[in-house]
Amino acid sequence: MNPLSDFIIDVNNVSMKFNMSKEKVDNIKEYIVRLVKGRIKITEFWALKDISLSIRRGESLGIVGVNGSGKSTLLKVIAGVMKPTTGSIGVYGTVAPLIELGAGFDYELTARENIFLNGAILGYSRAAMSAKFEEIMDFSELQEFVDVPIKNFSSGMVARLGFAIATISRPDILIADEILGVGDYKFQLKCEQRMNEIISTGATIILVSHAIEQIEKMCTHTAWINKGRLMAFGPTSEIAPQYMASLQ
Ligand SMILES: Nc1ncnc2c1ncn2[C@@H]1O[C@H](COP(=O)(O)OP(=O)(O)OP(=O)(O)O)[C@@H](O)[C@H]1O
Repeated sequence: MNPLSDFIIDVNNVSMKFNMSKEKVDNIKEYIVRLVKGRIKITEFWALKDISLSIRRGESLGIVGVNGSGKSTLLKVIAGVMKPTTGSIGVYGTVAPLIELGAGFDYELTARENIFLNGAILGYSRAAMSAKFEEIMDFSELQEFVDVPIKNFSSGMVARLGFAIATISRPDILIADEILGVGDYKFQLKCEQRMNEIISTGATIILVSHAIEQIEKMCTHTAWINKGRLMAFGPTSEIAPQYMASLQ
C-alpha cells in the first residue's frame, strides 16, 4: 500500500528563493543595460526555508504569520502556481485555487463575456457554462452589471465575480488567500457559507487568513510561519494560542 495514500497534501523540505535587486531603476531598458554591465546587485532572498508538513483527507490547513512571513508564497507553491526552488510537493486531488481572483479576466470584456472566457480557461464547455451562468450571476449579485466591461468594476466586484466562477466546481482541495476579506460583510458571510458547503462535501481547504477566528472555525490544522520558517504545525487548538501569544 502506498504509505502516502492517506495524505491529500504532502510538503517536503520546501524552500523558495527570490532574486531581488534593491537598486532603483527608472525603466526596464536601463535595468537590462545595467544588468548586462554587471552593475545591478542581485541579492538572494529565501521566502520559504525547509518547510515540511502533511495534511490527511478530511483535514484542513490554516496558514498564519505576520506580514511578509511567506504565507502567500507557501500557498502558491502548494497550488502549483510557483515551483519551489528545492523540495517537493505532493497534491493528491483536484485543486481550485482562489488566489489572484480575476487573474484570468480580460478587463475590456463584460462580466458575461468573462464568465465564458474563464469557463474556457477552467476547461468547461460553453453549454456547461451556460447552465451555470445564472448561479454565478446570482451569487456575485452583479446582475445589473452583466453587460458592463469589468474595467468599470471596483476591485471588490471583480473578486466577487472571480469567487463565484472559481467555486462552481466541487474540488477536492480549495485553496484561498484572504478570500473571506473580499467585499462587504454580507458578501464575506456568503463566501464563508459557500466554503463550508464545499468542506461538507469532504473537501480539504487551505486558508491564509489574518483572522485567527476564521482559521479556528474552518481549519483542523494550522501552520505558523515566520520569516519563511515553520515555527509550529499541528492541531489548530494547540497552534492558535501559541501564535496569538507571539503577537503580544
Ligand atoms: N515574486 C517575488 N519576488 C521577490 N520577492 C517576493 C516575491 N513574492 C514574495 N516575495 C517576498 O517574499 C516574502 C514573503 O511574501 P508573502 O507574500 O509570501 O508573505 P505573506 O506572509 O503572504 O505576507 P502578507 O501577510 O503581507 O500578505 C516577502 O518579503 C515578499 O517581499
